[in-house]
This record gives sequence, structure tokens and C-alpha cells, in this order.
Amino acid sequence: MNFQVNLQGIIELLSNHLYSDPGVFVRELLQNGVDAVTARKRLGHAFEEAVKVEVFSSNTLSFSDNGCGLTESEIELFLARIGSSTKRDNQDSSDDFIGQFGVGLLACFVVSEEIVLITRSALDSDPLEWRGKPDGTYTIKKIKRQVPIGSTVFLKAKPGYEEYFEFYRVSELLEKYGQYLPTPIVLIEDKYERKINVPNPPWRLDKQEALAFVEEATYSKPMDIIPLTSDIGGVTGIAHILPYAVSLQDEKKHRVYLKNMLLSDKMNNILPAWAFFVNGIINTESLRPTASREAFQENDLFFAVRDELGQCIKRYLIELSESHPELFRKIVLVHYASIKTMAVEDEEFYALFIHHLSFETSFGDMKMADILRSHSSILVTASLDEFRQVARVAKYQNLMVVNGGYVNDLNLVRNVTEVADNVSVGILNVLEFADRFEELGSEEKRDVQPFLEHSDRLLESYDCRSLARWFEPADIPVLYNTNQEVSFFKLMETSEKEADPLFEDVIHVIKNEMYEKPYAQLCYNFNNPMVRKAIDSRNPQLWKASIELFYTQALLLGNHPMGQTEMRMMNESLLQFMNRGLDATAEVDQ
Ligand SMILES: Nc1ncnc2c1ncn2[C@@H]1O[C@H](COP(=O)(O)OP(=O)(O)OP(=O)(O)O)[C@@H](O)[C@H]1O
Repeated sequence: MNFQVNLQGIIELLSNHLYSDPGVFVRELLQNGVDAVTARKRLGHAFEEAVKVEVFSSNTLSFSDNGCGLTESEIELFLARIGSSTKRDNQDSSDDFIGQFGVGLLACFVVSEEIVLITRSALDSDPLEWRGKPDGTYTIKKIKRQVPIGSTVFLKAKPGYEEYFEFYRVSELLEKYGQYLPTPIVLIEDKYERKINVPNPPWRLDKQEALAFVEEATYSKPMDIIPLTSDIGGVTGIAHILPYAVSLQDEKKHRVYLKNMLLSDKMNNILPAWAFFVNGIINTESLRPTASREAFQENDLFFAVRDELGQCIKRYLIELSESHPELFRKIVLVHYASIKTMAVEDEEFYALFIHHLSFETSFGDMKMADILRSHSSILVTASLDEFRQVARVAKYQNLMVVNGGYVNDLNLVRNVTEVADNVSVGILNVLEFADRFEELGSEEKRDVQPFLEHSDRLLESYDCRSLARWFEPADIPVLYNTNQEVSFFKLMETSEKEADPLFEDVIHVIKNEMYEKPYAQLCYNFNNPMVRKAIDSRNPQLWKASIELFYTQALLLGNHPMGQTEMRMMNESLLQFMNRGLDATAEVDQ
């Protein structure tokens, strides 16, 4: 038993649903003409190959080639049999042809109700006429008039598809698909003839010509041209570096040709995903297309070609970073955000770019190469807030602190040990930051102890503990450090107070059983004269006002949020000092 086939349904399916655009019939007919010319050359015939396309006034078109033509039995075997092809069945020659599947001709039924083919085989002198319809019926007859060797296909527009039969549209489609084909193509209307071919495809141009070509085609000057070659898959091409930033999510649109005929101008996967900053124009001799001819079959060969093209781009970038560092720097600047995202995901890409990427550090914005040159120990903060708290002071301690608060930066910095020797990277715990400063002598410690205890008592309700150290710069009296853990704990405490009894219990359990209470840290600078004066005053009233003012000033300087109580605290302590100052002046005046 055999499957029963609804021929009309199959033809409709293939012709109307396989292709994305009705205009692809031009590509399929061009390809058949060029393949027929190739087949005739293989017979050893000497002839001047040509494809002629003629537009007639009655919404009719003809495509002629002087290729091998078809005998009656070939028509029966290949033309009238869907899915059968001279190009695939003849395995040893399949590499020379663009077609393969034996369905291409069906694209004509999208725009026409009938295909008429007049042909004379290079092997037979009888000219034949074949008429095929989308319902699967066809006729073949011998014709009397003499025709040259080759084939001509006639199509008449279906209602609604007339535009595809107009001169300008056909010209546009021929150019799009066939301008780089080696076989000369002419478009004719009445006495007017237009040559379609362009002598040099972009992948054969030198760098300057390619730059000018891309600029004209895209209306923007690319940053540079990268030559692409892969022996596997017989690929040559160019990748032009986009002069504007693109998102990794943007659809990639590489223009891909198969044996010089356009396959797709929207192919997204012929280059590796990390090559988002280039658009490729690529020709391949031997990758195999899918039946719709709008993509390639994703087989081992395809992936090998993609890897090889990726290598071309990487090699170019490595060379460029040495030969034209200025241009390389510009490329990194324009594609900065995406380069960082990609570097997190792709090891090779990371190694290629990390040294050239800039980061915000305690010494200002610096390239990773300079960071590594100047420091062998790097600290990275987990958030922007933490970086702001410590950056200035860190610089004075000659500590290289990198802001890991921007997307990807923490990961990028952390992984630098993979590509650089003799460097250590640590995540900075801001609550332990002050521990790095010089300790006080034992006598100084004893002197300062009562003041610190006073400070702890005053700031207990703000979840803050005090300590004193020597550190630079001397003009900073105190350093306040906190992190998300402290804020989270504070939030739990407030929620506990405000929650209903059941929820209060839940928070209580979480708070007390899961966490050891974290404290923010207020570090007094023993280098600062004001701090020393305040400690030495040994006056509890003055201590209170000074501690409250140091604390609120530190919050302000570190861009920390200030609640109502902190604001009140600052006002009261300020007023107290003003009062004291004014009283003292009055005493002097008396
Ligand atoms: N202009 C032509 N000259 C000679 N033979 C032709 C011509 N057009 C079509 N044929 C024959 O008809 C067969 C079917 O053509 P069709 O375009 O449907 O498929 P194909 O070109 O073989 O493969 P594909 O589906 O990949 O395009 C071809 O294999 C070829 O033998």
C-alpha cells in the first residue's frame, strides 16, 4: 500500500508556505538558469552563457537561459516530479549547483496560475513545450519552430501579484538575488536592456572599497572592515563594525550568499552570537541551504564554519589592539555595554577584551590593564553604595577598590585572576573595611575607650558600633560603613514593631534565630584634630553633641538616607554648638 497524496494540497503547501516572500520565484528561476548553464558547461560545450529576463506589457514575464535544456524524459523525471532533482540525484556534481531539492519551481505558483517552459536540450534537437498547473496537471508537446539550446519559462501574473511583473520590481529582485552571479543577466523591456551584474562582490573588494560600499548601502560609515575566510565551507566575506551601539537582544541581520546568489539578508546565526557588533556579508560555496533556501542546514559543517569565522574576528581584534590601538579603543567605547555583557558569558571573548575595559575605581576610571599594572591586590564592592562609602578613603590607603555595583562589573573583576598572574581579587566587606586601618597605641586606646562606649550607647538604636583608628585623609573625621545586611535587619526590626502579633512572632523567629545582628560601623579618625578635641573634652554633654554631629555628617557625606530622627539629631547638635560658640564669643566680648 502507498500513501495517497493530495497533489494540489502539496503544491499549495510548498508554493505558498515554504517561502517568506512571493518575490523568491525570481531567485528560483535565476538559480535554475545558472545551474542549467553550469550543467551545459560540464558537457564541454563552448557558448557564451547568458540569462535574459523579459518584461511584457500583459503582466507576463519570461526567463531564458542558454543552459543544458531538458529532454522529454528529463521533463517527465525531474520537472514534472516534485522533489526530484538532477542536481541532487547526481551526487558527484551536486556541489556545483545551487539547487538541490527539486521544489524550487513551485515558487512560481505563488505568483502565477501556470508555468510554461519552452526548452531544447543540449542532447536532443526537438524543442518542447511543457505547461504545468498548480492542481498537478501538465502537458508536454513538441513544437515546430526552432529555438536555441536552453530553456525559457513564461509566467503570467495571478490577480493581486501584478507588481511582481513590473520592470522596476523585477529589476530590484534580480539585483537583490543575482547581481553578483558570474553568469551575465540582462533585463529587457521593449528595446530597453539593463545589465544586472556588478563586477565585484563586496567580499572581493579591498578594505577602502569595502568601507565605501558599506557606507553607501547602509548610509553610515562602518568603524572598520574585517575580512572573513574559512576554507571549510569555502567561505569568503567581510564583517563591518557597526558605528553605533547595539543591544545583544537586537536581531542580527547578516547577508549571506550561496555561490554568489543571495540566500538571505536576515540570517542571524552564521556568525557567533558574541559578534553582535558586526554585520556580515558572506559568500559560501558549499554550505547546504534548507529547502526554503532562506537559511542553512545546521549541521557539523555549518558550526565549523561559524567557529572559523568567529576566529577571524577574534584574530582581527587582537591584531588591531596592537596595530591600531586608537581604533580598537573607539570600538570598545561604542560597544562597551554589550562587550561587558558578552565578556561575562564567553571566556575567549573575556580574555580578548578584559584588559581594555574600563572600571570605576578608588583612583578614578581605569582600564583593567592599568589596574593590574598598578596593583596586585584588588578589592571589589558588591554595590554602588558601598563603593561610594569607601572610595575616597581607600585611595588614601593606596587600596585599589573597584566599583562592582554596575551590571556585570563584579563578575568581570572577579574573573580577572583567570587571565592575569600574580593578582588577588577579594570582595570588599565594608563592615570590615576600617579593620584595615592602623590601630591606636595601647595608651591611646585606653584614652578613647570611654568616648567610644558613650558613642555605642548613643548609636545603639541606629544599629551602629564605634571604633577609632588612624587613617588618611586627616580632613575626614569619621567613616560610616553599612551594607545591605544591616539595612535588611533594620527593616525587620521596624516591621516587627509595626506587624500584627502573628507576623511579629514570625519576624522575631527569623531575626533572632537566623541572623546574628549586624552593625553598621562608625570609625573615628584619630588623625583628625576635631575628633581628638572632642575626645579630649571629656565633657559628656559635648560628647553627645559631637557624636551626634559626627554621625549625621558621616551619613550626609556617604549619601546615606537620613530619617526624621537623624535630621532632628543633626539640628539639635548643631544648635548646641552654635549656642556654645555664641556664648563663648559673648564672654570674650564682655
Ligand atoms: N532552466 C532549466 N534548465 C534545465 N533544467 C531545468 C531548468 N529548470 C528546472 N530544470 C530541471 O528541473 C528540476 C527541478 O527544478 P526545481 O527548480 O524545481 O528544483 P531544483 O533546482 O533541482 O532544486 P531546488 O528545489 O533546490 O531549487 C531541476 O533539477 C532541473 O533538472
